[in-house]
Amino acid sequence: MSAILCLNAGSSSVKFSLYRYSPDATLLLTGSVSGLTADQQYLTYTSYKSSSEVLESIKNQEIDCPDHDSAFKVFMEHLNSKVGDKRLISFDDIYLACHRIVHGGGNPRPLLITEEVYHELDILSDLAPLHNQRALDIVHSCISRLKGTKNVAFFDSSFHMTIPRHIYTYPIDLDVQKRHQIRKYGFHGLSYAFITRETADYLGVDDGDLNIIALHLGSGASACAILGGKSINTSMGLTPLEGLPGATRSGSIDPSLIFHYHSDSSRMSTASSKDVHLTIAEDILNKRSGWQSITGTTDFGLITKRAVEENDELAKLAFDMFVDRVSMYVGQYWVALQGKAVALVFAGGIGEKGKELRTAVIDKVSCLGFTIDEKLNATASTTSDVVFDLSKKDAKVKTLVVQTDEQLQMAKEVIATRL
Ligand SMILES: Nc1ncnc2c1ncn2[C@@H]1O[C@H](COP(=O)(O)OP(=O)(O)O)[C@@H](O)[C@H]1O
Ligand SMILES: CC(=O)OP(=O)(O)O
Ligand SMILES: [Mg+2]
Repeated sequence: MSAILCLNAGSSSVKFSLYRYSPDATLLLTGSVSGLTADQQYLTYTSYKSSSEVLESIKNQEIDCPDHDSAFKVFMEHLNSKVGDKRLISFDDIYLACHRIVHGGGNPRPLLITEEVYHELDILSDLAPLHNQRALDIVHSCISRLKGTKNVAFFDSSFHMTIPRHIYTYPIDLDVQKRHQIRKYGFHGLSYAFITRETADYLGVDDGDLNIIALHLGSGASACAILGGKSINTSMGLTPLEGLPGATRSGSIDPSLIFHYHSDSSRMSTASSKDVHLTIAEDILNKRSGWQSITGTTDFGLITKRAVEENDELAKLAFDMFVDRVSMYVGQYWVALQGKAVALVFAGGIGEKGKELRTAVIDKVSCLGFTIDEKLNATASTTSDVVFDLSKKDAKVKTLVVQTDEQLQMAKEVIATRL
């Protein structure tokens, strides 16, 4: 058997899926270690005997896992363990390991990871301080543990290479931008590529005819305007810090705010290592801000519960701030798409599970014609449908939830391009 291993190092989780190298990318195993920015981590894991028969399943088992590379090692132990008298797969069967690398610079396509490519991506780690280095640690572990496996980097930034120049250019000195390759890159691109194809399939249109506003809302959150199946604007920028707030990220703020935060904000941070060079300012804005800095927790599910059920003042503040920033992008992208969007898509951990958040956002943007059927909204978080329609019957534009899958997107790209 030949298999494809897909690894996705998010800011708060590592997700892994293993597929048979077959035209339909049959799923053999999928799982995640979540809560990597919280006190407690959880392992979820399902392996399959066939497409309808589960071999082994674990849901939200409490584990101690200090970092992303350890999460990968937990996964490797499971892969190597016997289920009954049968080992699921031999390591030699893994032909390709696909890695979601958040910042790929201007690369429009996946790259085979050679020593030179590894070095190039390592240099970009400064521009995605919660992601690139952690993903590269996993690449390193794959290289040393899976000797015969080729490693391929898939970039979150690639999907946004279609953004026009006047949008990706910042209003600062052009020479400086050129010299340091400063521009809006944008991220969550594997997710937006998946959302585009699944939404087009669901609506029965070609990808090239699809105009939507997509929201990927997780520990890192972003919005994207998709015109004719291509990204024309997105809220993240040079780094994943710009745009919406996240679990520990501030999102867009007045840039001069940081000079008023600490007098030593421009000094190197204690979190700096030989691999990632962070100033105190970057450390504050990437790791000590976001909804955690308002509420004390990175768990948006818990914030929602406290805000809605307990009327907790700070939880309500964080919830309302997020709703405000998200709806602001929906309005901006509605204009960017000249009112031609046919759907608003919610995806990512919060987009898929946060029914209260969806209700609050739709309430704010209902003037654009978006609607929500509360009965459907309540079931959307539990359905296994990849695309789920929440809109009211007579709605002119749709409100959809898409269970996004960055690992499956990589596997499908491998099979489509015969990598
Ligand atoms: N029921 C829920 N309601 C709202 N948010 C939730 C719910 N369950 C999980 N979440 C949030 O989803 C986020 C994780 O999203 P995910 O996209 O998986 O993360 P990552 O950015 O690591 O890829 C966390 O902030 C988590 O609290
Ligand atoms: C780009 C980004 O923020 O990714 P994630 O949401 O997985 O942390
Ligand atoms: Mg993610």
